[in-house]
Amino acid sequence: MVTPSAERRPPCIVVIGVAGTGKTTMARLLARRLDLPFAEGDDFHSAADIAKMSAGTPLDDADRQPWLESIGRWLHEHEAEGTGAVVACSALRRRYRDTLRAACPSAFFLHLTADRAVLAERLLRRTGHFMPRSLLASQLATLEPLEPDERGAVLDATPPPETTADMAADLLRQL
Ligand SMILES: Nc1ncnc2c1ncn2[C@@H]1O[C@H](COP(=O)(O)OP(=O)(O)OP(=O)(O)O)[C@@H](O)[C@H]1O
Ligand SMILES: O=C(O)[C@H](O)[C@@H](O)[C@H](O)[C@H](O)CO
Repeated sequence: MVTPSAERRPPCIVVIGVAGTGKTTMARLLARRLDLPFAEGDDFHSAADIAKMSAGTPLDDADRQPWLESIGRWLHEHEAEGTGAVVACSALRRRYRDTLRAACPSAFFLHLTADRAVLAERLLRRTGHFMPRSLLASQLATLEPLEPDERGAVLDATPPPETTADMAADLLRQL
């Protein structure tokens, strides 16, 4: 009897990291390369959250909880439908990722990193975005890197986004 081959379901990927690492840019490219649905985490923020960040005040855990839960619901739906998904979502702290994992146990976290000076420069040059460069310090202070038991990988996001997306796609195809 032929046993059905182990079912390979498309992955649910969360591209994480501080503001300016290029999560949105890279995650969009990755979703295209892997032919997966894409979501921008910033689109799940409440108007109050956006106003708070625009005014230069970092979000706190309580602000972020409903935001993470709504992204978790989006991931959960895609995991349940078996379509896979890619979302750009800073998910800076372990407990934020725990919230996403509770909703989507198969979530794979791709942590983008770059030097502080590179990030500051990118945020300085970026136009038409609510996130002020002044919040970079709090983003870096809040960041808790992936722990060994977390499903995920760290990628250097200093090269052009296409290069990082190629590396990410290769890595994910090997999972
Ligand atoms: N690899 C890269 N090299 C140079 N510039 C980049 C790179 N990736 C993104 N950028 C630019 O840096 C800025 C930040 O990118 P992006 O908005 O994708 O980052 P982000 O991590 O999603 O930020 P945020 O969390 O604030 O939404 C944008 O102006 C983008 O064009
Ligand atoms: O948790 C947070 O502090 C926020 O989600 C930020 O990460 C922003 O969404 C993003 O960086 C916008 O630029």
